[in-house]
Amino acid sequence: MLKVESLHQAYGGSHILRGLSFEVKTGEVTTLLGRNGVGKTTLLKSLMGLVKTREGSMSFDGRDITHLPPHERVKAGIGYVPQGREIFPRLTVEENLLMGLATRPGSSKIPERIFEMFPVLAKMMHRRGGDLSGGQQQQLAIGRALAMGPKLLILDEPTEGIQPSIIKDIERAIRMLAQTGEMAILLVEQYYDFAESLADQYLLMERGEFIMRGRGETMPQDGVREALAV
Ligand SMILES: Nc1ncnc2c1ncn2[C@@H]1O[C@H](COP(=O)(O)OP(=O)(O)OP(=O)(O)O)[C@@H](O)[C@H]1O
Repeated sequence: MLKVESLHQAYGGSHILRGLSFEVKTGEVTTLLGRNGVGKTTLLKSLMGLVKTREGSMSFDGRDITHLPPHERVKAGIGYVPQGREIFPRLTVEENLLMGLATRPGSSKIPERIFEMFPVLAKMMHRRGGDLSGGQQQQLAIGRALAMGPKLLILDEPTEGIQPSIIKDIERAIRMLAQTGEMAILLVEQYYDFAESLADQYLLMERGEFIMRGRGETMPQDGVREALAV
């Protein structure tokens, strides 16, 4: 689905990503772990075309996207839920979801599945996004990305600042999405338990490199929790 080869990235003279290669597969959750400042968001921005690739290549669905602008990547089927959610606070829940649909020509109806996954959004359809709690805004941001019908869903720290009961709802939703087999999910997380419970594949990043990687089920014996805490 998504294949990245030898990706290097730098801001001015500072080298941030150092030759990353990995694949994200349909029907799987790939979790990317790493502490603050190791380059996770820079990697996601590179995947979205928000930061120009310095060196290396990436392909999506068999197509080279290394130099595609962000809107073309969205059109190709990459959905991105950025850190901090970034919903439209003055638009209603419904309008926020319709903004997601806008990238999908020919469809005008918000997919029912979004409301099955996050019933609170149906209840709050006409409330302004900015009036929702942090956890509800996160659900809205995920719902908006899903309205685009992505083949790859990228989530940047969806649990950050969110209460435990809603974290459980988000976990359930991500698992359900992966199990449909319709999309690949790339999840960036610092919250180890959440990452472990969802990972089919994991990547652990340190200073712009992967220092550990493997299947999700081997995370405990690989000592990923300990490596993350160092
Ligand atoms: N626009 C920028 N210009 C210069 N340096 C930047 C820029 N954005 C990020 N950096 C630096 O690049 C490094 C990696 O940042 P990045 O945001 O990718 O890390 P991160 O792993 O996502 O951390 P966090 O979890 O805090 O978001 C950091 O040292 C950061 O200070």
